[in-house]
Amino acid sequence: MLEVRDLSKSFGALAVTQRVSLRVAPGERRVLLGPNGAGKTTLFNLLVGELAPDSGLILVDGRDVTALSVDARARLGLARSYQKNNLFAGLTVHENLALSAACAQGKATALLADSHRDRGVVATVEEVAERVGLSELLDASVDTIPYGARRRLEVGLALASKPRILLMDEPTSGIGPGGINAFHAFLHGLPAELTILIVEHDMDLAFGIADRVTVLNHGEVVFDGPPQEARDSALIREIYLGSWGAEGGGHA
Ligand SMILES: Nc1ncnc2c1ncn2[C@@H]1O[C@H](COP(=O)(O)OP(=O)(O)OP(=O)(O)O)[C@@H](O)[C@H]1O
Repeated sequence: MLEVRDLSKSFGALAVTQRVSLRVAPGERRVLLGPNGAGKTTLFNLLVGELAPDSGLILVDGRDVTALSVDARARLGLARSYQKNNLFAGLTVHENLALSAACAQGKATALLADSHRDRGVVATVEEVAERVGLSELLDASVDTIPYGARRRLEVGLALASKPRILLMDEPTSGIGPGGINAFHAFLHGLPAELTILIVEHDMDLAFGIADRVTVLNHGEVVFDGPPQEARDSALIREIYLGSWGAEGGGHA
């Protein structure tokens, strides 16, 4: 489904992605771990086309997409949510979801005046809002909704394009234990055929949802295997000693 071969990217002298190779199967839940600065967000930027690699290949369903634009990759079913909120300020939850759905359905221009106009768009908005627990807040301005709801909307924007491969960058950051439990339930409710890559710092959540775990350190894949092996790995414990160990709560 998604394959990365020998992908590399440097910013000046800083090698941020170093010969990364990955294979993610259809419907797989892959958790990407790594300490701060390991290159997780950069890898997502490369996968969706926001950054061009220096070398290496990215394949979707066996097709080389390395030279394709963000939009072209989105049309093949790749979507991502961001670590920091990336919402359209001043618009309602409905309008935010509608814009994302309309762009994916090629209807953005027609929708600018009225986000309730198009039945296909509205159906997607309502379905996604329900999934991310925002049905009650559809008419609220995104500037007024609680932080946790904004984070859920962030994931909702990605879902509104009806992706086949969803990349989520620290979707639970800052939402607290209650939010993390709710997020766990939300993930389990997503369609089984949706392929998910997720950067997640909460270890219980990460190991609870992962079919497989990939660990990056200094831009390199240092582990790729089942969650139980990751949990038992001395190498991973060593990499994280300064961060997870110091906080003692299982967070990087
Ligand atoms: N556009 C850029 N220009 C220069 N350096 C960059 C750029 N983007 C990222 N970096 C550097 O690349 C390294 C990896 O950053 P990246 O954000 O991918 O790490 P990360 O694993 O996602 O970290 P975090 O967990 O803190 O989000 C960092 O040292 C960062 O400062």
